[in-house]
Amino acid sequence: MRIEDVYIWDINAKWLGITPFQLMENAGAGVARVIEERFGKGLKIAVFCGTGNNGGDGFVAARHLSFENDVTVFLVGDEAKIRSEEAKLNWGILKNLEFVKVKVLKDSSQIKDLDLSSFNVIVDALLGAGTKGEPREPIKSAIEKINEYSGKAKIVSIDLPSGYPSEVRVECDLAITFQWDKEEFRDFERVIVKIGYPRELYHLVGPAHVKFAFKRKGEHKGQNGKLLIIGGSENYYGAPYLAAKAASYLVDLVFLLTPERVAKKITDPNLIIREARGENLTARHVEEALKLAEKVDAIVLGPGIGINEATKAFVSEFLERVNKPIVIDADGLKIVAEHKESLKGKAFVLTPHSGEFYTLFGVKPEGSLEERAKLVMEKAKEIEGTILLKGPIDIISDGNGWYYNKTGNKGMTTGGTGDVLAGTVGAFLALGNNPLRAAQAAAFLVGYAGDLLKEEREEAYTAIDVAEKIPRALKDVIEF
Ligand SMILES: NC(=O)C1=CN([C@@H]2O[C@H](COP(=O)(O)OP(=O)(O)OC[C@H]3O[C@@H](n4cnc5c(N)ncnc54)[C@H](O)[C@@H]3O)[C@@H](O)[C@H]2O)[C@H](O)CC1
Ligand SMILES: [K+]
Repeated sequence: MRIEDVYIWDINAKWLGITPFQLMENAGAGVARVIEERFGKGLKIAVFCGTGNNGGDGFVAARHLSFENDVTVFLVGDEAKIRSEEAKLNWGILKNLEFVKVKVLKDSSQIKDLDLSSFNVIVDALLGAGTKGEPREPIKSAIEKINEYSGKAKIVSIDLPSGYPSEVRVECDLAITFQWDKEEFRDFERVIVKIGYPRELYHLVGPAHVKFAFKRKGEHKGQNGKLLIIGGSENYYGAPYLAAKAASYLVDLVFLLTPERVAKKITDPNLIIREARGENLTARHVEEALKLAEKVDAIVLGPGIGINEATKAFVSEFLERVNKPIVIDADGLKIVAEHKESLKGKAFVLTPHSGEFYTLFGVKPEGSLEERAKLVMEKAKEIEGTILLKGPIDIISDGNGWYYNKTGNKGMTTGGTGDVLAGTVGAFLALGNNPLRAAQAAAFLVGYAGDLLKEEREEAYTAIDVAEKIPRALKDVIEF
């Protein structure tokens, strides 16, 4: 697990209703349980806590241990710096307990002369996953103090030996890590404590996926994503507009290449419209499309593009030659079904509904969620790309893992929401995300926008309403 994954799990756990308080309680309780199982009860225990959540786990462990042991808590640092609500709560509880001794060591001068020789166990909850750089004072002195008792008392580190990866770190006998093993630690024993994450989190798409995908870095126009939408035909003009509209809220620039009749109907000043001559996109537009593709970070191909023979030639030749991350949707999928080899080596997302999935792969996604997901994963692996299978529950796979998204509601069966989704996937691609993350973020965000609309007006809304709800949805999700 990378650090980012842990943050994703925490936020998505909260989405499931699991609070940070519960996770911390489970962490601290687990630490206390392991200590008593190992070293018995009736011990004299010192718990050294920092002001972050690693320290918070220490506060909880101290409370649990105090039931049958003699516990002293040393807070290393300024108590005003205890940041998270869950750590504050647990610190407040400890301070009210008569049978837990609490000492605040604000600076290193208070640590130098500390005598810990009466303690059988020293718990190290100074620094955890939030460590940045070399340990600073007064934490550094506390680490050195604990190490004076190496070999004399049992030293137990919570999550990781404080100071790690610096050389100045606690020399522990045992580290208690959470949910996953930390195999990089080989010099001491490791015990894993589960803190209440359900298996769900391996597969659930949640607000964290949007939060981490909405990366806007630059201050200059164009630095935060440039997207090209290619679509529209004599039969459809709404589809490319909906895709472009949705994307325009998320990226700096949206270009839209569409046949002139469609272009004439779109007056939105937020979009940069490029008219393609004639009623449909055909092979003679390929050069123009490739030139535009050069200017952007990602492409959405397919909304309303139609499936006449001339357009098929356009799509297959364009795909053959283009080399930018690309989303293929709607009629584009029908055409790609006959030219899958043109996707080789490209970063792409296909966004089929169940029928289009059948056209693409000749099998219907059926059965339980897990059965459908395994099929999507198998096909994603086969084509070496990402598939977002739209449905009451969306399924997303890049061939290595599978994920499902539950936001959205029946109101979204209204025409055009698929185009909104395709545009949103494209926008997240243009923001620099890999195809998997772009698909996850878009599925969640668009479904969430639909859910906000349902709260307001039941299922009576349209695709353009969904697109226009994206900014509000984004704000909610990012602040979650
Ligand atoms: N989901 C989980 O895995 C859970 C983990 N828990 C525990 O939370 C910590 C991580 O907590 P966090 O608050 O993010 O960070 P830390 O406690 O490690 O430290 C932040 C704290 O320390 C200061 N600091 C950072 N670097 C240094 C340094 N080099 N020298 C001195 N001080 C430093 C910083 O300023 C902050 O104040 C994880 O390890 C688990 O133990 C949850 O309790 C349960 C869920
Ligand atoms: K620690």
